[in-house]
Amino acid sequence: MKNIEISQIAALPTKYGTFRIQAFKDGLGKEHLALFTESLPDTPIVRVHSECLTGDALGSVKCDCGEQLHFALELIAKEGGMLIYHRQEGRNIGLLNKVNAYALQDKGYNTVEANHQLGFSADERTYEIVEFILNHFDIKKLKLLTNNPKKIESLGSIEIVERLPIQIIPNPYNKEYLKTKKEQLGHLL
Ligand SMILES: Nc1nc2c(ncn2[C@@H]2O[C@H](COP(=O)(O)OP(=O)(O)OP(=O)(O)O)[C@@H](O)[C@H]2O)c(=O)[nH]1
Ligand SMILES: [Zn+2]
Repeated sequence: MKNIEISQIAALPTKYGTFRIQAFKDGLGKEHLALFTESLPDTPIVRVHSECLTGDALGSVKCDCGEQLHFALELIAKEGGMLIYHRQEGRNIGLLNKVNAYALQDKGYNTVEANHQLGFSADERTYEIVEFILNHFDIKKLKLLTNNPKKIESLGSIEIVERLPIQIIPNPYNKEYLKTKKEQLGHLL
């Protein structure tokens, strides 16, 4: 990847513990983050968390993102590892399109159908920047915290020694969403 701007490393005290933080600005101007523990095990736990402003910051329970983020940060703070905050909101259709997809979901379309209605594929994410960040830290093997087999495939240049599940308890608002992820997107739920 070309033209990646990389910040200094700073301390980020959080309610989970103190992480180190470093930012990576890609060629499109998107700013991604790596949050990592002071000591990184040989085979660290890594979570690639896709941005979800509604779930991560606004307490939305329409998806599982917020709870997954908290689970991941807690585990990584305890065991050592890295969370990559991947700024590809709405599976990379962006926030405005995600809200339009939510409006279609209000009319009965599921998460995949709503993306298709808007002219997108079910998942528009790409992972070059994630590989770049892992290479930057010289992480060649890791334990990936995910339920999504596609994410494992997408990190082709990195050895995924183990997949660690990241499952949350469904609520009435995200039950259908999780069902669609399992049945149509192949998530291991
Ligand atoms: N387009 C679209 N994106 C959504 C919707 N709900 C959540 N997202 C986005 O989906 C992304 C998270 O992807 P998920 O499919 O929930 O999970 P994943 O990251 O593929 O898999 P895990 O690693 O197991 O969490 C975030 O970027 C969310 O903003 C939706 O209904 N439509
Ligand atoms: Zn979400």
